Amino acid sequence: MAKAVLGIIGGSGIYDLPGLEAVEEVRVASPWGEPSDVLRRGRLGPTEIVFLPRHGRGHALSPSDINYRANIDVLKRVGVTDLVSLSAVGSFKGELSPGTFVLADQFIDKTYLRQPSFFGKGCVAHVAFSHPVAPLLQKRLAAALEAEAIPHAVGGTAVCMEGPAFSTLAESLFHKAQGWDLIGMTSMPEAKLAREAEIAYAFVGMVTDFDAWHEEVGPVDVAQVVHHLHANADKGRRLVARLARDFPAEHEPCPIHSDRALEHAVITAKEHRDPALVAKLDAVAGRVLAR
Ligand SMILES: CSC[C@H]1O[C@H](OP(=O)(O)O)[C@H](O)[C@@H]1O
Ligand SMILES: Nc1ncnc2[nH]cnc12
Repeated sequence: MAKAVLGIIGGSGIYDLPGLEAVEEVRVASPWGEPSDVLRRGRLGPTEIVFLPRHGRGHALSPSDINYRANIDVLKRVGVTDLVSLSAVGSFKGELSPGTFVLADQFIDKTYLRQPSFFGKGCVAHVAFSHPVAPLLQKRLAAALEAEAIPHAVGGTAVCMEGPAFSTLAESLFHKAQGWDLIGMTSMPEAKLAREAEIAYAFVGMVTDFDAWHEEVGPVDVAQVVHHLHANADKGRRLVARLARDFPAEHEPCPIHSDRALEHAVITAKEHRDPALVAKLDAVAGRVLAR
């Protein structure tokens, strides 16, 4: 049984985790390039935590500039087994108002400027992704939100746009009409890469605005988003502290096998694999490529 290591990716407004004990900064090299920042490794209560600010401290990286592959690769290298993505999102539902935390578990990927996979020419793999979120991790997050009395909803669909500009009114009305719940700019390909790296993943959408569709509120503007980002950040940190307090010491096997996603996924015959790509995949896929 693997020791549980809880990874936290902080989004807009969450660039550190105050309260992290015995913190060390770990600079991990990745064959996939530069991650967003150094990792901050420490403990919250009994649980080992690794924190990474997605946009870097000081928020220097736009959603399209983030090296998602390097981020997931370094988290894998330091042993992260379970990963929580904290993300500022817009809402398409009146009842999911700013301040609400939504544990979205389905995604629509509308990004087009990002590398969506660790795999490719010389080592092809297709992981199952019908259920992107690890149910046990989501359940623990729901319990922590409940315990902290943070307004929340469990389940939902988040569309990930390329950005960085927010949506037009027509796009916003279209997304709302689809019945989707949230919009952000970073869940993809982060969630896909976590699955390829066999890391159990869950998503916390922290609502900052009603995007552009709301007739009374009017279109999203950055001042509104930043105001709610600050209000949400403290709740996000409380959520993580509570999750960590009750987290198991050993990684709980994922009932949908997200932590074994590569078991049957690599399709390229051994003799046709590109040794250079296989070498880059040492952390992400070493478990199955070494066979
Ligand atoms: C500052 S609003 C737009 C920005 O915020 C979200 O970032 P993150 O998901 O990292 O919290 C959104 O995806 C955009 O990147
Ligand atoms: N309305 C919105 N659209 C895309 N990303 C967001 N992040 C926060 N609010 C957003």
